[in-house]
Amino acid sequence: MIYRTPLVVLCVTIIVSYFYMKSPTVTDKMANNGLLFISNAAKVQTVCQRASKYVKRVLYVKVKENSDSALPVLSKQIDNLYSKSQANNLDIRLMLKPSDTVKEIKTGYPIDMILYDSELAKEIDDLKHAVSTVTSGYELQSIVYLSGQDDSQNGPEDPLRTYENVALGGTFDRLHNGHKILLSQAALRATKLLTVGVTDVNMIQSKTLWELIEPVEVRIAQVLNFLRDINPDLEYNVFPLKDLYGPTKDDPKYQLIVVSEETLRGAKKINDKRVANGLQPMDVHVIGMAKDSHPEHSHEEEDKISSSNQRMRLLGTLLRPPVPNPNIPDWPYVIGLAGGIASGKSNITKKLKLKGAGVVNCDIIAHDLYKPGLPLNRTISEAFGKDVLTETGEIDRKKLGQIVFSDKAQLEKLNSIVWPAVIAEAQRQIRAYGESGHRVVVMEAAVLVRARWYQYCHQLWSVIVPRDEAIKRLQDRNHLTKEEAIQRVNAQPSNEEQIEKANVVFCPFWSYEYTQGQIDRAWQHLQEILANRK
Ligand SMILES: Nc1ncnc2c1ncn2[C@@H]1O[C@H](COP(=O)(O)OP(=O)(O)OP(=O)(O)O)[C@@H](O)[C@H]1O
Ligand SMILES: CC(C)(COP(=O)(O)O)[C@@H](O)C(=O)NCCC(=O)NCCS
Repeated sequence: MIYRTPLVVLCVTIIVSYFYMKSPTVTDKMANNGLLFISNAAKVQTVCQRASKYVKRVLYVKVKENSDSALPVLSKQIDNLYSKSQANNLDIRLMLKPSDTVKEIKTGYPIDMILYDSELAKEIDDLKHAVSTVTSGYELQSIVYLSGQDDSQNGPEDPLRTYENVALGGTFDRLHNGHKILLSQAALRATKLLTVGVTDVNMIQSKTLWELIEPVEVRIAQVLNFLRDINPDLEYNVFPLKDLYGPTKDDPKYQLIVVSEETLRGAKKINDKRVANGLQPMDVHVIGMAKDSHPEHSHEEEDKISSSNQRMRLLGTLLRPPVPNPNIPDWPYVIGLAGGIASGKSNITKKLKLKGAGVVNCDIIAHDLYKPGLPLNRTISEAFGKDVLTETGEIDRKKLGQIVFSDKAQLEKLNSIVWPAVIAEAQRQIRAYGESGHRVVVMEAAVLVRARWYQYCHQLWSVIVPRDEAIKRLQDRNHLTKEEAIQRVNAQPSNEEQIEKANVVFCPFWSYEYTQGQIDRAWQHLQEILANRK
């Protein structure tokens, strides 16, 4: 057919495809950080939606309208904007001090695109000079807006009450739009000082995957960064919160506390305490819960936007990039798989084997090396006495356990004998897998983190389950009493220790399908890494 195609069509096709291939992908054209001017508060949600396709990382929104009439509308727009715009991870920041005379605007992130709704076309030349944190060569982008499409509910809004001193609290792990609503509604109502208690480590240990929550200093910095962007004129006191109350239980200056429906009872407890201390109760502003509309939302996750959901979605992903390890050969690529007893690590190993990984199980190696007649067997009986041998010359693990589990020095002595023998055999098996053509080998070991065997691996993958779940699983599987199960769990690294250096974390706590999703994600990113390795 091609010889019949007129030459001119052929040439046009080649030229068009050349320019199409050359044209930058959407993300190449997008700005990193944009600042969007909007002519009035009622348009925020609609115009913002249109503007968000031009910006990748942070989109600041500035309403150009006089403040009094705008506050109640802005309060509604805060709820609308943050609960509806959850797409493409864009970090939207609605600046709260609407003003018809725009003075200097400073933003936490540099602006490489200024956007404006078409009704501001005549003013944009003045407006853009107010933005002091623009990069050189920033772009201008107008957003076509057909008037009469605004989001305002008809009729004037009730005036919004403001207070000198406002308080709120939370964990604020990986700040999300639910947090932004809470923080924005508080900052909108404060005129002098906003106090934010950010839960310290003693307050978070009942949360899902609490071990993955960012350090309190990081969470405080993120809350401050957001607040200073949305309202730079307020004083902020953002501090580690060690109990429900913070300073609000006995400081008369606090007049308003902002909570959500799920934390309203906390506000009531504080007010009861204030009354008992002879203080006025604070007013309480309650926000609704913003629903999660994440495209991959799973039924295992919470319905509302939540940090727990965000942490669950981290499972199986690369939490920290692998550091090149010159002490081991480039191939095969060795994944150390760590995890406590009853953590579910053996099942994960099995699934990785099904994906084509070679498997080296250090616990089985140790078990085999204990066999009568092998060097390790003799070394152990010489070190701990013949009593640790059965009549048939096997190592009596119960007797050996009684000696070492009750005496740290004895345990260290045993480890100094067993670990070198185990890791030597494990490395022999890894080499053998490499020679037989395996590109990936998973080395599973309960003691991997304690023995620091990640030094023999390209990546460390750790498996954790909540402590109470591990205890329950041990009781059910090993028929132990609760006390025995607790003793076993206490004798091994904590979840925090297991994941401290982990590149990837799994938590087989929910359904098998949810665990399989974590494994698939981890295997997928591993293939991308291997594809780029020479
Ligand atoms: N989706 C949401 N909509 C409105 N408010 C929310 C939402 N999620 C959390 N909040 C509120 O923000 C404050 C801080 O909550 P927190 O930091 O515990 O958020 P979270 O997402 O529930 O965290 P985690 O899942 O780790 O418990 C609380 O008052 C909480 O009720
Ligand atoms: C205790 C806490 C702040 C914990 O936050 P979290 O549940 O969001 O993790 C929250 O549950 C709560 O009760 N908030 C209302 C009381 C409050 O804000 N206290 C801090 C005042 S500085």
